[in-house]
This record gives sequence, C-alpha cells and structure tokens, in this order.
Amino acid sequence: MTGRVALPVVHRAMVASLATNIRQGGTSAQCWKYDLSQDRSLGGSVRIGQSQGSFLTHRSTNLLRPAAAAISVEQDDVNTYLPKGDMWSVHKFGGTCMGTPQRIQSVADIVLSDSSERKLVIVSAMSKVTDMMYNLVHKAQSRDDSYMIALEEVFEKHMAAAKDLLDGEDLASFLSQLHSDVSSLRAMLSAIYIAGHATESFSDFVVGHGELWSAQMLSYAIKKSGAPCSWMDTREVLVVKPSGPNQVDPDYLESEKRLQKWFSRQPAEIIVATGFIASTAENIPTTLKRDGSDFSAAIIGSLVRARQVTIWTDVDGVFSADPRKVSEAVILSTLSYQEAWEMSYFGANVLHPRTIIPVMKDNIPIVIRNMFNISAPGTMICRQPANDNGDLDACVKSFATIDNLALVNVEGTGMAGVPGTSSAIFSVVKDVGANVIMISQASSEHSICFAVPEKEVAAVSAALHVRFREALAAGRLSKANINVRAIAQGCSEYNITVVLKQEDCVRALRAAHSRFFLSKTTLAVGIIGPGLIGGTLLNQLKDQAAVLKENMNIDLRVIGITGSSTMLLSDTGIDLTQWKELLRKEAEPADLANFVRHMSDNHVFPNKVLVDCTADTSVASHYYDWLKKGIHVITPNKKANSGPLDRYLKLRTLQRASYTHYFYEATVGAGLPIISTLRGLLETGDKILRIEGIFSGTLSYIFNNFEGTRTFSNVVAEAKEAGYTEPDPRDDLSGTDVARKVIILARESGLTLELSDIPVKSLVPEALASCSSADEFMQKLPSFDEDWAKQRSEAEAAGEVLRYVGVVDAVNQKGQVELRRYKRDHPFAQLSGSDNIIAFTTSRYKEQPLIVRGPGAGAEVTAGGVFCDMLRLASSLGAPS
Ligand SMILES: NC(=O)C1=CN([C@@H]2O[C@H](COP(=O)(O)OP(=O)(O)OC[C@H]3O[C@@H](n4cnc5c(N)ncnc54)[C@H](O)[C@@H]3O)[C@@H](O)[C@H]2O)C=CC1
Ligand SMILES: N[C@@H](CC=O)C(=O)O
Ligand code: NA
Repeated sequence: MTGRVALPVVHRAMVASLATNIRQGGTSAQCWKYDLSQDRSLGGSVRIGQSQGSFLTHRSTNLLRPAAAAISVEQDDVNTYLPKGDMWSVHKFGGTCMGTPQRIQSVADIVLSDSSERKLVIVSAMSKVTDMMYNLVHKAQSRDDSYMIALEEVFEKHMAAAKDLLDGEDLASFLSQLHSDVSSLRAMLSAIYIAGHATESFSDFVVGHGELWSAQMLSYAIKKSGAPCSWMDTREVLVVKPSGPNQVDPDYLESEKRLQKWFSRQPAEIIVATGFIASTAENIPTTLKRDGSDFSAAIIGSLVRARQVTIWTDVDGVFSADPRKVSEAVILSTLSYQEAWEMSYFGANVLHPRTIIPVMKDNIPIVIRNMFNISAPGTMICRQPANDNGDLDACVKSFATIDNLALVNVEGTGMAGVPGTSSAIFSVVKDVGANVIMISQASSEHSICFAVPEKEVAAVSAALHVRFREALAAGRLSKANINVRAIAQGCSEYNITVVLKQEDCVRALRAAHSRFFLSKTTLAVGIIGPGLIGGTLLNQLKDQAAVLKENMNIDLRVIGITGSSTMLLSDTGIDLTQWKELLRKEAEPADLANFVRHMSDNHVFPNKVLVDCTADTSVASHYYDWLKKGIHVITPNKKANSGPLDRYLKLRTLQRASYTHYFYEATVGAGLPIISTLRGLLETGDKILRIEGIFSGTLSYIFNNFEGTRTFSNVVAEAKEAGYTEPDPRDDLSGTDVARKVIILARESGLTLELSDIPVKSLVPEALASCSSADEFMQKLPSFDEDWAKQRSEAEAAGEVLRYVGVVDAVNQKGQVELRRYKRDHPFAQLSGSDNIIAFTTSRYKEQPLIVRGPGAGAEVTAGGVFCDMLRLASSLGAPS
C-alpha cells in the first residue's frame, strides 16, 4: 500500500526523524499514566483531497546497484541542436492501448492526427507481455524447462501481431529483429536457467523486450502513412539511479545529453520510444519499475519541455472517487499536480505520484484521456487554474478509502507536557517495521493515535506492551477505551484523513462524496402508490428530469417505488423509461417499513422525499415519523390533513419546528394554486373571512354534463373513466371528498375543526352505501337514474342548475358542504369539464373575492401539482428560481 500512498516520502520521513531522536536522546517518560490499546476492528480511512497550497519536495538518494548485462551507447560528442519546447507533444500509450494489431493501428492514427510539429510517443509492451516476460525469468531461474515454450509463445504473439499490422520490407525487418532478439533471450534465459538465479539487471534486460517490440511495430505502422518516424530504444537515452527499493530517479543532465546525441543522429518529427526501460549511468539495462511507462513519458516530456504529455488509457479520466464504490463518481476536468499526487489511491488509478514530479518542475500539463472514447476531453493535471475565477473546479476534488487499517491509541494523563513520549512510541513502531499511515495528536497531548496496516498491528501492540511493561505492571494504566475514530490533516492541506470502522467506510465515502459532488438540490424520491396519479407523476418526471438538471441544477432520482403488493428499490436511481416493466419483473414484496428504511439508509443523496400518491389513511399516519427522520413529505392524499385534529396539529407543529418540508398543494383543487394562494394571503397578513366554491372535479363534471342527454350513472362513469374520481367514487358522491377539502382549507386558515363538524349532504343513495366495492356501487347506480333525472328537471324548470359546493365560514368558525341550485347566470353555473372554482373573501378582497378557477381533477393536472410541490421543495433547498 505504501507504494501507492499519496505521500509515502513524507510518512517515511516522519517516522525516520522520530527514530533519530530516540537514538540521540532516548525517552524521558517519567511518572506518567497512559492507556494503551489497539482496535483490530477499525478498518479504513477516508481521504479527502483538497486544492490549494504549496508543493511538497521530493528527495532522491544515491544508492548504486551492481552492474550486470551492459548495453552499449556511443559516447562521441555530437552537438546537433535538440529542439525543445512547445512544438513537442508527448503521448503515452499503455499496454491495453497497444493490446492488439488493430489497437496499435488506432494508436498510429491518434498520433498522426496530432497536429503538433514534433511528437514523442512512449509505448508500453502489448498487454500481458510484461507479465509473460517476468514469467520467463521466473521459470528459467526455477529451472522450469517450459520457459522455452513460454518464449515461443511470446515470439508467436508478436509475429502474429506484426503480420496483421505490417507488410513488405517493414514486416521482414521487424521479423528479422524479432528472431534475433528471441535468440539473445534464449541465450540469456539459458544462462539464468543454469545459474538458477537472475540478477535484477538480467531480469530487466529480458522484460524490457516487450517495449522494444511494441515501439518498433508502432513506428512501422506510423511510417506506413508516409510520416517521418523513428523508433528509440530509451535505454540509449534515459539514465536513472536506484533511489530505494523498487524505485529509481532520473539523471536529467546525463539523459538530456544522451537524448541530444540520439536526436542528432535521427532528427525525426515523430519518435516512438520505449516506455518502462532505461539504463544506469554505467549502461546497464534497467527499468523504471511498475507503472514505469507513465514515468518515462513524464521524464521525456520534461527533457524536451513538451507543451503537453497525454497519457492514453481506457478510462475517461480521473474519477472523483472509486466508481466501483461510488456510482455517482464523476470525471474531474482539472486537477492540480498536488491533488493528483494525493489522489493516487483511486480505483481509476491512472497516475503514479512519481510521474508528476518531472512535469511539475517544468509546469507541463498531463492529460489523462481514453483511447476508446476520443470524444471525452479527459482530466488535465496542471499547475495553473483551468478556469477564469482562479479555482480548479470544486474546492474538494476527490474521496478515497484505504481498507484494512488498525488504529492504535496511546492515552494517559501523564503524557501531557512530557517530552519524548511520541518518540518512544514511534521508536517501537519503527523497530517492528510497521508503516505509519496517519498520526493524530490533539494539543492537549493526553492521547496520541496512529493508523497502521491491520496486518502489522499485532506486532505493534505487542512491542508497545513490552516497551511500556513497567508502567503496566505498576498499575499505572487504566483500562483503555478504544478510540474508534481519528482525523488528521497534514500541513500540506491537500488531504484530510478520517479513520472509520471498516463497515462504515463505503457509506461514509458516498456521503462525503455526495456532499461535494452532488448539487444540494439533488433529491432522492420515493413514490408510494404508482396508480393513476403516482404513475402519471413518474412519467412526468421521466420526461422533465433532464431539463431540470440542465437548466436548474435540480437532480431528481426516484430510488424507490412501492405499490400495495410490490416495491422496486435502487440505491442510485430507477430508470424511469421502464419503471412499469421493472416494477413487474424486478420488484420485491411491498413492505412500507423496509421501503422507508431504504430511503433513510441511503447515504448517497443529501435530501430525501417520500411522495404519497395513495388515498390510504395508514400510509398518511406515518408522515410524522418520516418528517422526524428528516425525510420531506409531499402528497395529494387528503387523509393526513383531514384526519383527527390532534394528529394534524402534532404533524404541523413538528414540521414547523423542523427544517423538513411537507407540501400538499394537490389535496385541494388538484394542480390549481389553492393552498399556495391561501398561504400567501395568510403569510402576508390578510384575514380570511370566507372560502367558498366548487371543490370537487368529479361533482363539477357530473353536474356540468348532466343536462338531459345522458343518464346520471353514465355521467358518473365518464367522470371515473376520466380519472377525476377517488379510487372509490362514493368518496366523491358522498360529499366526503369535498368535506375533506373544506377541512383542509379551514385548518390552513386556523380553524380547529374535525371532519365530523362538517354537515355533509351525501348524493349516495342510502341503499348503495353498504355496497362492498366501488364496482358493485357503479353497477347498481343506474337504478337511481330516474330520481336524478327528476331533480335535474325540477331545477331546469326553475332556470337553475345543480352545483355541489363547499364553504369555509371563517367568521363563524364553521364549514358546510351542500348541493345547491344556482341561477343559470351565476358564475358557478358557467363552469365546464372538471372545473373547480374557489372564491376567497378576505379583508383585502372584500368587495370582490379573489377567484381561482380551472380543472380541479384529472391525472395530468394532479400529478403536475405534485411535481410543482417537488420543485417547491427543491427551491426551499436552494434551487435557483
Ligand atoms: N384523481 C385525481 O384527480 C386526484 C387525486 N388526488 C389524490 O391522489 C391520490 C391517488 O389517486 P389515484 O391515483 O387516482 O388513485 P389510484 O387508486 O389510481 O392509485 C393509488 C395507488 O396507491 C396504491 N396503494 C394503495 N394503498 C397503498 C399502500 N398502503 N401502500 C402502497 N401503495 C398503496 C394502489 O395500489 C394504487 O396503485 C388520492 O389520495 C387522491 O385523493 C388528488 C387530487 C386529484
Ligand atoms: N376526486 C377528487 C379528485 C381531487 O381531489 C375530485 O373529483 O375533485
Ligand atoms: Na391545488
């Protein structure tokens, strides 16, 4: 892990300097009390990379390794000018990009399409070849004869690729070189076989052939198009010095000299160079170790002062988090060198930190691009801000987790102000060879905690117990509580590390990521009751979601849909183009408690809303709990606001005291702005005197259309068919639905009425009140058609129409629901379709009431009203208006 950590040099430096202190001064911990413990259950840390700040420096050392197989390099002095600067662009193509002859051809096409004056192309071996080459060495030194067959396979692979890609003289000369190289390799491997051992140089010599062959093939492929191209064995140019286990540092001066010399012999406009391989100052072949081709590209880019180094790979760029853990991860368009350095942990681990060092000093941007998706612009890693306002995108760039760590906590009151405590602790840690990933100590000095790889914690713990045995034996230790969390921020300010329990890591990662990368108006939506209104709402969301995201930064994700028998859950968002099909095929048995848990347990999205599109009383009874959990509620269901007064008041009190929202515009007048108008009046200090009107779309439709041409039962069936009625149309005909709306408006106006306080004139014939189902009721309704025809004729004879009205009499604190007769010229007689008309008489609108009129029922308008509430919620959460 340390090889991939963002700041390995810094971590090691810390440990090393503490260790030095110990040797020089020893520890001086006298009479101090402490607790010592370690927790194996602690699992991971979340790192948060930040922007801003200054560079970290990189030091190199000068260890040299024994020489082995040498390569020859001409040493004559040639003073041809090596052009440097903006005319050069450097490209690097990894093994996957060079994986097949077709891909090598695509690489050639990409290189040829770059209009830069000069191009330097660094290539890796064809995919899997480096492993095949290491395997050859491994087999030979284990005296496994099959290395000969394995070498044959390597040969066949390259011969087949070359035959596919090249022809004529190019093919012949490549194959002749391949034959000769394979003969040398056979000899080298045979020597290794006999010795039963391969020196590092021998191994590097063998392994580097993958690059030699891929570079030659690409160079021939480019030359085929007529472009001037040479290939370069980078071992002739790139000189490195070992700088630690599995690590080398470039010798820039010597490399530049050699590059100049090489160029004087072959001043081509396009140079294809081998990645990964290099040589020592003594011309011994070596490699830049794993991920070395990126490093080669960065060094060569620095040597020619390229305008840009493009690293081609198979991902669209650098992700904001590991996309396997956070599906919301996005490609970052820009990163500073320091951020990229810190972020080298990620799943899309596209860049080794040391790759950044050579280009950083010359301020050369690195661009990570996807060879298989040329249209993606990739991620640019550079020093300068990429946009006008001086910021590199967001203030926080990325999140990553490191698993399997253990946190060691050393704690005691005697630690404060005692010099040497930490050096004593870290001396012990160093002695067992454990790598400290993170250290945290508060200025109170009473505790110090640090994270080490879990596999090393047992040794660390045992060594600490031995080191502090006396204090333990003297009973100066109390039983320690394990510090389950720690947080650390280094002075570089590029990284904040938080230690968490392993099982919390991915959740924490998602939550932290969403906080920075999702807009604060990202809403996770749970739809309850995908019937007429719920289903229409889902379709409206499907059609409008992209527009809202694009224009208003409102990101609506339906992460759950539940009906009464099945439910469909998703962590990141259901594909609304096929929600019906998914609900049929992939649903699980409905369980409202689990559904709500799915919502509240989701840590990806910053806001959650449950949309109750049922007419169910029991669903409505849960609003209080949902609001308490911080889940917003939106509904067209009238049951909560027209249910028992005490529950209603409790719900509203909770909602007003919290920052959780509850919207229910569609409960009265469907999509018409009734609740919002009333609120607007009240909140601006107007006084409601009376609200009167036709509140039922169903009853409006019935009486607007029951004009002697169709029977009453036919018109009721039409209203049901049109989607105006409640799931059970008796709720409409009984006047209960209107009474509920009257109660909702009355309570909104401050009246404390119960549903039972409203006298209701029911239109349901008594004989049908006890029907066991809505269907049975509809079937039996025609037998009352004659009674209705009579009532209608009587009214008509008097020049009047029938209208079902509701009244909130705020002055007298009461409500009414009645079937009335109105003269034909009365505004209520002028309605059509499912029109509602609501007249607000207030202190301000006293002479002429404020009137809202329009369709008050139906799928589209009602779902539209619910949708409006969702946008109202987004707006409350900060969406632009
Ligand atoms: N139709 C309209 O014009 C208007 C309707 N509304 C209200 O909209 C709501 C829905 O009405 P419609 O869509 O017409 O009814 P619907 O009967 O078509 O849909 C209701 C859906 O809820 C489901 N459901 C019932 N109980 C459930 C439970 N416990 N858990 C999960 N799902 C459950 C049903 O299976 C059905 O899919 C009602 O409250 C109604 O009063 C409000 C304004 C206008
Ligand atoms: N069934 C209701 C629907 C709206 O609330 C009506 O007819 O008005
Ligand atoms: Na409304």
